[in-house]
Amino acid sequence: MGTTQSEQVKKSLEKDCLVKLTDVTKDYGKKNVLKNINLEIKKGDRIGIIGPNGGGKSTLSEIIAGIRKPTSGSIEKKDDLVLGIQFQESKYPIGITVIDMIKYYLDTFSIEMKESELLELMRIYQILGFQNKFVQSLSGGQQQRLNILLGLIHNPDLVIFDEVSTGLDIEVRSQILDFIKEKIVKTDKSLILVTHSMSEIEELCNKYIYIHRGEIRDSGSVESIVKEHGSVHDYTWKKFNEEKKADLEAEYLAEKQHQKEKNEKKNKFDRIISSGKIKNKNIPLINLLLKYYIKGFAVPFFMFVFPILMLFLIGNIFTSSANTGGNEEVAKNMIHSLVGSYASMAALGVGFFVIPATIIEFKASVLMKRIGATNIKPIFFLLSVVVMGFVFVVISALWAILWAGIIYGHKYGWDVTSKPYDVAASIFLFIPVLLLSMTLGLTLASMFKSTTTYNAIVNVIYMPITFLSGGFSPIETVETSAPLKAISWINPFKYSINPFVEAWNGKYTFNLENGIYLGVSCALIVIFLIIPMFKLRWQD
Ligand SMILES: Nc1ncnc2c1ncn2[C@@H]1O[C@H](COP(=O)(O)OP(=O)(O)OP(=O)(O)O)[C@@H](O)[C@H]1O
Repeated sequence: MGTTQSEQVKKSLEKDCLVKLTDVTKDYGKKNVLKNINLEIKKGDRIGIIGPNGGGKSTLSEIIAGIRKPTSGSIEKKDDLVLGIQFQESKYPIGITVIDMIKYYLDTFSIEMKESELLELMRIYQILGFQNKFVQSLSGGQQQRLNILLGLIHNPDLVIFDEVSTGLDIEVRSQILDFIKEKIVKTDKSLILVTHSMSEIEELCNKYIYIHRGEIRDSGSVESIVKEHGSVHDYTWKKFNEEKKADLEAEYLAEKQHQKEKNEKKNKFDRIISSGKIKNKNIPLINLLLKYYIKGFAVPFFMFVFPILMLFLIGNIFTSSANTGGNEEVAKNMIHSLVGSYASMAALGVGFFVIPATIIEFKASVLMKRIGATNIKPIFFLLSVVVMGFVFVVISALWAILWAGIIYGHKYGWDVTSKPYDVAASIFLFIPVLLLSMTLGLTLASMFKSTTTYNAIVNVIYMPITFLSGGFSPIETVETSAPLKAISWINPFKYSINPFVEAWNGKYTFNLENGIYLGVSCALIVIFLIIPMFKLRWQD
C-alpha cells in the first residue's frame, strides 16, 4: 500500500535487468501481431531477433524502445536507461540537416565533443561532405549511416537496431560492424538486433530469440546453436522449413477452403483476376492510377465529400442575415456568385493537388521503375495523368454546382444556384481555368522531388490563393475591399477566374480589362507548359 508505480517497477526488476516484458501482446486494429511475450534484457545481453517476414520482430523492438505501446501486458525499464535506436524507416522533419541532427543529439545528452572528434566520427561513418545536406535528401545508405551514428553517439546502455546493414555497401558495412563491436560488444553494453543476416547475429550477438507469428518459438545462446547446428544460418533454415512451410501450407488450405465455400454460394463462379486479353499496356496503367486515386490519394473524399461540406459551411455563413442584413435578394446574388467562384476553385484544386502529387509520388517511388519495366514510356504516364486530371477537373466543377443546387436550390431556386447566367460565355471562359489548372499541375510536379516538401509548401500557397480567388467568399466581396483587391493582382488565377465568374454572373463584356486578363491567362498557360518541358526529367 502507498507505493508508487515506479517503486514497484524498481522492486520487480532484478539488479542487472534493463528491460522486462511481461505477457506483452500487440494488436493493430483487429490483427494480433504479438502474443504473450515474456522477455528480460540484462546488462551485456546482445539479443538477435530472427524469424520470417511479418513475424512481429520490428513491432517487438519498437515496443522495447518505447515508441509503441503494447495492447496489454507490462514493460518495465531500469531508471535512467539510455537507449540508442535506429529503425527500418526513419523519417526526419523537413529542413533538418545532418549536422543539425548530430548537434541535437550532442546537446540533448550533454556530450562534449571537439570539432576534430566530430570530424573523425563523420569520416568513419562516411558522412563527411554532406553534413550540410537535408537528411531527407540523402540516399538510403547515407541515411542509414547517419541513423547508426545517431544510435551510438550518446554512448547508450541499450542499442536497438532494426535491419542495420540494409542499404550499406560492403566496405561501409564492415566498418560499421567493427564500430558496433568496439562500442557495444567490447564495452559489455546491451543490444537488440533485428536482422535477416545470420552472419551478423554470429558476429554481434550472444543470445537469440526466434519469433514467428507473434510468438517466441525458441530462444537460447548463439554459441549453443552454432555448436548444435553448425551456424545460425543452418538453424534458421531448419526452423523455416519446419514452421514457416507448415504455416504457409495451412494458410493456403484454409484460404482454398474459404474460396470453395464462397464459390459454392456464388453458383460456383470463380472470379477472373486477369483474363490475359488486354493488349494495350496503357489500360493496366490507368487501372493502377485509378486504384491509387481511390485507395491512396483520398480523391473520393476531396473531390466528392469536401465540396459538399465547404459549400454547406461557407454558403450558410455568407447568406446568414448577419452578412445580408436579412435581404433575400442580396443572399441570392451572394450564393450564385459563391457557387461560380467555388466551382472554379474546386477545378483548380485538381491542378494544384491531384496532378502534381500523382506525378511526384510515382516518379519518386519504385512504382515508376516497375511501370518502366513494362515498356510504358513516361510520356504515356504523363498523358494518362493529364487526361484523368482533365476528367477530374470537369467532374469537380460539375459536382460543386450540382451540390450547390441540392443544398440551396429549394430555397433560392436551381436557376439561381446552379445555372450560369451566361451559359455560352461561361463554358468558353472555363477553358482557360481548366488549362491553367492542368499546366500549373505539371509545373508544380517539375519543381518538387518529394511529396512531403510539396505538400508542406503547396498547402501554404493554396490557402491565400483560394481566398483571393473567391473559394471561401464570393469574388465580388474580395474585390470590394481595396487592400484585398490590391493583393489579388499577384494571384495568378485572378486572370482566368474573374472573367469566368463575371460570365457566370451574367456580367461579362469583352473590354480592355478582360482582354488583358485573358492575355495574361494565355501567357501563364504557355509559361506553365514551358517550365515542365525543361524541368520534368525522369532520370536525374
Ligand atoms: N503500423 C501498422 N499497422 C498495421 N499493421 C502493421 C503495422 N506495422 C506492422 N504491421 C503488421 O504487423 C505484422 C508484424 O509486422 P513487423 O514489421 O513487426 O514484422 P517483422 O517480423 O519485423 O517483418 P519483416 O521481417 O518483414 O521486417 C505484419 O503482419 C505487419 O503487416
